[in-house]
Amino acid sequence: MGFLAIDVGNTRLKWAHYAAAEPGAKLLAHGAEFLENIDHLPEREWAGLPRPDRMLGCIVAADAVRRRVEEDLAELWDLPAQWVVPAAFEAGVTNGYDHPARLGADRWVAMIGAWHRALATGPARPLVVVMVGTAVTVEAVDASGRFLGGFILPGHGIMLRALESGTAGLHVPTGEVREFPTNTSDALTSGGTYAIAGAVERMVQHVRQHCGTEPACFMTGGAGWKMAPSMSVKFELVDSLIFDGLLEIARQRFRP
Ligand SMILES: Nc1ncnc2c1ncn2[C@@H]1O[C@H](COP(=O)(O)OP(=O)(O)O)[C@@H](O)[C@H]1O
Ligand SMILES: CC(C)(COP(=O)(O)O)[C@@H](O)C(=O)NCCC(=O)O
Ligand SMILES: [K+]
Repeated sequence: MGFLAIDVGNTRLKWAHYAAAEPGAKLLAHGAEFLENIDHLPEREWAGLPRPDRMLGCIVAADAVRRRVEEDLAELWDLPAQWVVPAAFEAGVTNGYDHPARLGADRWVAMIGAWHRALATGPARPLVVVMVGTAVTVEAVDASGRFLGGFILPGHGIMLRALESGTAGLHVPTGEVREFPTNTSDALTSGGTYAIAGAVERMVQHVRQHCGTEPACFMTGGAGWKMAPSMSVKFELVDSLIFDGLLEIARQRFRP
């Protein structure tokens, strides 16, 4: 019974089992696993689930990970995997990428989730959609639902590892975010955090200028909570943005 939504990023696989394939459906079970641990899913977390009627997912991880998940779904439930491939248009959002299919599926699905979340609370307005995961993405959507373009930045972990591996003197423990850091740990942690906050602020400026309206700003991703205290623009933190998008796409695709 129900609908299984799966989001496979470069660090973790996130899954959610819903009572139905439609927005607002009851969440029955959910979880997140680091990719190195997903082998356990069929014997542990997924072993107790009733067979989902349908599955829809988005994946940006390597092909080997995708095959692993597809095999699990087939062996456990004889369930065919369906992965979202960004198209020119879906669920109210138009894809402005030069090659629409080359856009990360997670970015596309998160924008669709944000678009419908915003529409549910008022008239259409431009959006800035921020995902803080392995990488950071900052998307712009105009008031007609057109994805204008977006930034890709390294996430916290990648920024730190890049600095560590490219220098002799930056091997230090994680620090605190400070306005004026006075030690190496704090300088690195603050630099990464404000680089992301600054990129978001800049995209908000671009959208304000381009659309002539203040955008609504949504943030999601495993490290979203780390950014929250350091943001300079008003935003809503929505952990479920990708699942919201998958539910919306599922509703439209699987409509009887
Ligand atoms: N339990 C946790 N404690 C601290 N940080 C976490 C935790 N889970 C996730 N993160 C942070 O979130 C990032 C992964 O977020 P996620 O959205 O799952 O990424 P992806 O979609 O790229 O796999 C990690 O790089 C880490 O910075
Ligand atoms: C930008 C990403 C690496 C983000 O991945 P994540 O941090 O969610 O693991 C992913 O969306 C991706 O591989 N995108 C394809 C290239 C693009 O969107 O232009
Ligand atoms: K992701």
